[in-house]
Amino acid sequence: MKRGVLIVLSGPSGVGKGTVRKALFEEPDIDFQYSISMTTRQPRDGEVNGEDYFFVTREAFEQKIADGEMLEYAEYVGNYYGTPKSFIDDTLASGRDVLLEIEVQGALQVKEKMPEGAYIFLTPPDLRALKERLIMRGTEQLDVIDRRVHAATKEIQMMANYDYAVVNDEVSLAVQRIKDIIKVERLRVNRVLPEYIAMIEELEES
Ligand SMILES: Nc1nc2c(ncn2[C@@H]2O[C@H](COP(=O)(O)OP(=O)(O)O)[C@@H](O)[C@H]2O)c(=O)[nH]1
Ligand SMILES: Nc1ncnc2c1ncn2[C@@H]1O[C@H](COP(=O)(O)OP(=O)(O)O)[C@@H](O)[C@H]1O
Repeated sequence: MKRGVLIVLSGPSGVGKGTVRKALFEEPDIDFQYSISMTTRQPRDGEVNGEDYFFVTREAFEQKIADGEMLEYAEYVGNYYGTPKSFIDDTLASGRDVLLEIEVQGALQVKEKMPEGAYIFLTPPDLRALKERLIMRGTEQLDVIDRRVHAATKEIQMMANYDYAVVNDEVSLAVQRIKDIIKVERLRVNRVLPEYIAMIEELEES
């Protein structure tokens, strides 16, 4: 059976990963499974355990690491974030596509282990826009925002380690760019070859 396509969407906090991911999942022709991460940070208002994240204690997270249950994990601005491994393995093995939305250190750990995925770095038009977006979102205090923008200056330097960079200037444009990348990835892993063969047969018949 064909394996699913792995898409890793990464980039600095506040660049719009969550916004772009949600818009992407609303597209009628996108049928990806979303990998729900585990974190030790506190839930924000409106966030649901098991939908936005699996919210756990530090002890529970460290136990998962010790048991080898995390595909990757990173400590980011004082909290652990990580990807449970079994969901990714099972979903790809069953032929379904998976999207991970994670920060840069974690994405590069996954790339080491699963180089066949498509690694996309979402970048802000500039750092001023990034800070403005974090302030507008209003979910963090200014000191945490400053730490996140500081982390972003380092993260942006890692862009060259990705397969693709996508500018999030307008959400709809970023979504279209990612959809084009997904098309290329499907071609690369042979998933649309049968469609092309069918097209050739049709052309030959006409
Ligand atoms: N390495 C890793 N990073 C993650 C994971 N889940 C989320 N993140 C990243 O951790 C960072 C902080 O996440 P969060 O506190 O939810 O803030 P937000 O993404 O800025 O809304 C973001 O860059 C997320 O993309 C994960 O499973 N692994
Ligand atoms: N293209 C964009 N232009 C302007 N604001 C944006 C854009 N994309 C996202 N935002 C806003 O920026 C803030 C951060 O976006 P979010 O998706 O939470 O980022 P991330 O998941 O990368 O931390 C949100 O308030 C969001 O509405």
